[in-house]
Amino acid sequence: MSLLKVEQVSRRFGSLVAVDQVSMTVEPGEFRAVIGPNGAGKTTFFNLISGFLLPTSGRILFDDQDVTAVKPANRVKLGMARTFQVTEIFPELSVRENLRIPVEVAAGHRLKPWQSRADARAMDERVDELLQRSGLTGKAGRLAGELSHGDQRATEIMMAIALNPRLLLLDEPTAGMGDQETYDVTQLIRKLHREQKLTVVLIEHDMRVVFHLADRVMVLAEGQLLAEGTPDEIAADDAVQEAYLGAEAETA
Ligand SMILES: Nc1ncnc2c1ncn2[C@@H]1O[C@H](COP(=O)(O)OP(=O)(O)OP(=O)(O)O)[C@@H](O)[C@H]1O
Repeated sequence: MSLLKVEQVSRRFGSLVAVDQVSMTVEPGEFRAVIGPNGAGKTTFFNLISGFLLPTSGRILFDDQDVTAVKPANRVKLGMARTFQVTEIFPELSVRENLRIPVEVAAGHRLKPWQSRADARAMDERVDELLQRSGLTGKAGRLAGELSHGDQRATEIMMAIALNPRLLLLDEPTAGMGDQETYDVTQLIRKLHREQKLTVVLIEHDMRVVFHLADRVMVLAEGQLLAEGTPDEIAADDAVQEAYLGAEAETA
């Protein structure tokens, strides 16, 4: 059974159709990338999946349940977690404290006035495990706001992982990063996907990032589905090449 099914979804902003009758089916354990030139509708599509925007028409099914009108926080409870294009962490808290928040949420202990010692220890251990898996252990006590862009992104991704999602939605996780940071974040995402057979939908502008990670790639252009296939098929697709080169020529 598919984990995520997007059926003929559209979103208009006034007369502009930002997403135009797009469908997508994602299987459990799949790593799916959605790419497209600037303004193709990727972020809008992502916001429809995560519930930050309602579609003008169409349906979204998660685990066979219609979630089209379900609020973002409730989608998280159902097992969808997301990261944002601009990293959303608490800069004034340490990395450990940042991770502790979603760990408490996942354990149902957030905002409870009292935690047993055993509960507190179990949550500390979970934070330690997340730190270790992301290579952030040595930076656990540092303020998140003082970390490099790449480490902040790793922290944000691990905060999403702490919620035990079945679907991880990543919105341009390497945006604005240099080559080394892009590589590090890409490696972390690949590792998480492989270790726990996590289903991932990644929105990405940079085709190179996608080709190293994705099982299947979907290409949006001007709000419409332009192509779908394996990375190799997409790389060889003339219409995709044209959409990218055309868009680059326009912004050049
Ligand atoms: N809230 C909004 N109100 C009006 N128009 C919007 C809104 N959000 C997006 N758009 C328009 O919808 C189109 C698609 O935008 P979107 O941000 O989804 O594209 P994108 O592929 O994510 O682009 P980028 O790679 O530049 O982030 C654009 O023309 C954009 O100007």
